[in-house]
Amino acid sequence: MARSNSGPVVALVPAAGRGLRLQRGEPKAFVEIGNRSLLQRSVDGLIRSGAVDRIVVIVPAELVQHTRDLLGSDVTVVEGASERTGSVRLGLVAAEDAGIVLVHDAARALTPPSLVARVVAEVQAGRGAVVPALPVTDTVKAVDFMGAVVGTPDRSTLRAIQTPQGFRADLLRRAYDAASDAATDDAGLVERLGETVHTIVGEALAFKITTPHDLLLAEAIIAREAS
Ligand SMILES: Nc1ccn([C@@H]2O[C@H](COP(=O)(O)OP(=O)(O)OP(=O)(O)O)[C@@H](O)[C@H]2O)c(=O)n1
Ligand SMILES: C[C@](O)(CO)[C@H](O)COP(=O)(O)O
Repeated sequence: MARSNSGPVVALVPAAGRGLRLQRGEPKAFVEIGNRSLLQRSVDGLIRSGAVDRIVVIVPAELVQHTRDLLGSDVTVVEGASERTGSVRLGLVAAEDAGIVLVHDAARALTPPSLVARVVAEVQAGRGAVVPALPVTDTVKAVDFMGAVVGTPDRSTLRAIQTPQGFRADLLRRAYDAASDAATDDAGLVERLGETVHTIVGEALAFKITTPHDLLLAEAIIAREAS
């Protein structure tokens, strides 16, 4: 198992979302591709990276016992909150011994283990906050509340951000202690402290399964791997 100088590498897996955009009528992390749930696939990827010492999964309250049965006693399972930031905050409570914290969406179920290992290696090498990033391939517009375009940011400066996001545990705790409202990712809270967040090159396979189209893509990838 990989150890940082200052404590274990603990991966938090937020899996307490409802998956409304996926429109499957069940919490997204429990939707299956090829007989394994997105959550199981994400946890397996973390384990296979060889870079994580402990895993804390955060799920809807009614699925805590089911998840414990599913994942076994090596994985800690805690109840989540109504927003992702709240769910990660609850996961952090269960990671008090961590030296490094990874936060990895259950919804990024096909993330290669090598990406997990690269993020951990960067934090172990001294970075306080590390996120995988890919260049944006569409032109992005800023619009007003009526949908009128108000600007076109320079695409060369934009990146789409993925998980796992890796942090020195004390830095992420400080960011969460200071946060008064939610953010769409954990690095956003670190940025608010004025601390540098470093990017590394992400992976196409770490895409977030959000819509029915994303699920179709994930199913096709798994089917091809199996054939
Ligand atoms: N209250 C929440 C909301 C989200 N998540 C988790 O954060 C990750 C990224 O969120 P997203 O993909 O947007 O999932 P949902 O919130 O479930 O999606 P939707 O907005 O379509 O309902 C997911 O693994 C999701 O389970 C969480 O733990 N707790
Ligand atoms: C954390 C994240 O996956 C980074 O891309 C993303 O911001 C989470 O998205 P959500 O829809 O806000 O849960």
